[in-house]
Amino acid sequence: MSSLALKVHDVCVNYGEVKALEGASLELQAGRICGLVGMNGSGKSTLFKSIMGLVKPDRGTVAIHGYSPTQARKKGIIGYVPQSEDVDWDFPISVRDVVMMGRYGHMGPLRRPKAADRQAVDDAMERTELTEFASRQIGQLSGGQKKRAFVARGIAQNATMLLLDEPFAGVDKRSEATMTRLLRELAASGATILVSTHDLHALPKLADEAVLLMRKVLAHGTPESVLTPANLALAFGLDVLDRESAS
Ligand SMILES: Nc1ncnc2c1ncn2[C@@H]1O[C@H](COP(=O)(O)OP(=O)(O)OP(=O)(O)O)[C@@H](O)[C@H]1O
Repeated sequence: MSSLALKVHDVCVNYGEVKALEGASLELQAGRICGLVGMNGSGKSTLFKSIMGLVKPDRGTVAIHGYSPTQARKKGIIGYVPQSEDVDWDFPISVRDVVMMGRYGHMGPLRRPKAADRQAVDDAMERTELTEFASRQIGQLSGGQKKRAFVARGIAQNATMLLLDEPFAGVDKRSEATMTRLLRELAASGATILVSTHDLHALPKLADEAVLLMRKVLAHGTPESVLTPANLALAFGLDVLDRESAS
């Protein structure tokens, strides 16, 4: 039986004069991987931030398993892999400590890790192939490893909803394959995954469904049904797949 993991209803977000989202609505069932595509500035990051509760919509509602973003974050059911630009990579924190942040919701107010927390962190780092980098400062990782550190944080957290903002940007093919496999495993164990990407060719392999965004949801369905030339022309203004294969 399917269950509704995410419901975004009629969300509008303005940054001053800029209308970043204008009536975006989206529903995702649990255990699905959904690829979010749209041109630069189409509102993908703003949608993630609205779901995380980092941006407050001027209108509309967001529910994650029936909870508001604030409740969902408190309950630790939502994990976020931000765009690289949104992270201070100079912050003096080790990979292990970043992953341990995923356990904060499971600890008391003093945030003293127990054996179960350490075990969850070890397991998450192993699954993301980061064990050997545990004591490295977070900024000393490659692009793909940095992304995986944030996924590991979500795994340690036991997040049932994972939001990934361009996890494949600046990442080599091997890291991309590792990440795709990981996301598939997480979805198979029941997690719901919303992932933004500019790689339209890789989308059918990665995702069960796709969403085309241009301040609102233009199309949502299987990748094949969404990535049609007509839809892409609407969202990007030209024949993107043809242009990419020509270059
Ligand atoms: N903090 C902000 N203040 C003002 N305008 C903003 C802010 N953040 C985003 N915007 C604007 O809102 C619009 C949507 O931005 P957003 O970052 O959500 O798009 P995006 O689809 O994630 O883009 P990209 O693919 O380039 O990452 C853009 O026009 C952007 O310039």
